[in-house]
Amino acid sequence: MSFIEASQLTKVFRHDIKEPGLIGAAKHLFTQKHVNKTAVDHIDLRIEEGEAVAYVGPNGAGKSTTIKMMSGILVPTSGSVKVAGILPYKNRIENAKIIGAVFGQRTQLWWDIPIQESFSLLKDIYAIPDSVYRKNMQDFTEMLQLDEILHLSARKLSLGQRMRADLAAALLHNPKMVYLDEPTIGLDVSVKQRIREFIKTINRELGTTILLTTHDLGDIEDLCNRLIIIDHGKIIYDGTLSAVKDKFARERTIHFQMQKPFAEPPSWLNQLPGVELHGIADREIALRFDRFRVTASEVVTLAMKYGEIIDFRMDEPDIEHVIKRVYEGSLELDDVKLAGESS
Ligand SMILES: Nc1ncnc2c1ncn2[C@@H]1O[C@H](COP(=O)(O)OP(=O)(O)OP(=O)(O)O)[C@@H](O)[C@H]1O
Repeated sequence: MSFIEASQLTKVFRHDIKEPGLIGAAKHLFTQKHVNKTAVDHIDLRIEEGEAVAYVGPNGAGKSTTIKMMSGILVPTSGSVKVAGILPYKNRIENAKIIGAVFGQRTQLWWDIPIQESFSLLKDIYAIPDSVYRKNMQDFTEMLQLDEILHLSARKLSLGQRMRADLAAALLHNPKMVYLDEPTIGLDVSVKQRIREFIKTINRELGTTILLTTHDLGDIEDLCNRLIIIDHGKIIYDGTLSAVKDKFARERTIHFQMQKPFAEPPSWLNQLPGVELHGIADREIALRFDRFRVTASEVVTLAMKYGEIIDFRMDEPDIEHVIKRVYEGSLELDDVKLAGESS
């Protein structure tokens, strides 16, 4: 059995449709209209204990809704999810003991009391044994440089200080699983780096399973060995970060060095769909092509037909560009079949 098991997990929200103004509100009382919004759409997902997984997608894709079902805040409309064999929404207290959560935009620390006292309260709430509490306080204080802020209230902390304190608070009871929602958003490079190091250490040394949502490619590269992309409530990719480009990066550029110089762009270019001139200088020509429409070998064959090739190389696709498209929601699902692939 996997640590997290989601099976056909689905959440549908009901959105009321109200006409504007007072009359609209009054009408709504009598003729209630609504539409259903499927936020999470029949997701099947397995995450093993100790994995560090990035869960990304554009705004409104369904990330938070999935995590809320995993943490027991929301009840699925259909399907199920189990975390460490527990149904989170049925056993919220049991589930709370094994999970921790950090939400970049909110804090779980008490606003007006010193951080040290927030930690003491959490010790009581989670019934953390003295020895575990002492060890974690010592380790976390060192790793996250908490010394300077333990006597301050959350209200007085900068964003970076608060995030470090929040991380420590979420992990104080040694949860088996931690949900991190944008843990490095808005932080400067050095705090980011410290937080990433901390998360890596927790994952490596305690085997804590990590599910991370982030807009920061650096977080994914640094922390996660697996990337899951969700769009319109459906999982559209599950694999490594590096393999993403094979699936989604549609543009490639081939640079040819030819025997003879070019006087002008060759007319044979338009013989293949999806191929365009990227650059031309003396004997060098760079062709950009859409690999969902033509294959690299078709482009090379074409160039060979019209001139003698001395050398050629193909550019690595730009993964940042692909991930940017993921966040912008502009990845077209129909795109994912390569030219030359059979259906
Ligand atoms: N409590 C709710 N009631 C009604 N609709 C909701 C509710 N929560 C989320 N939704 C809708 O469900 C869809 C998915 O939202 P969700 O918050 O899960 O997306 P997300 O991927 O976390 O987005 P973001 O990156 O903006 O946080 C959105 O269309 C949103 O409007």
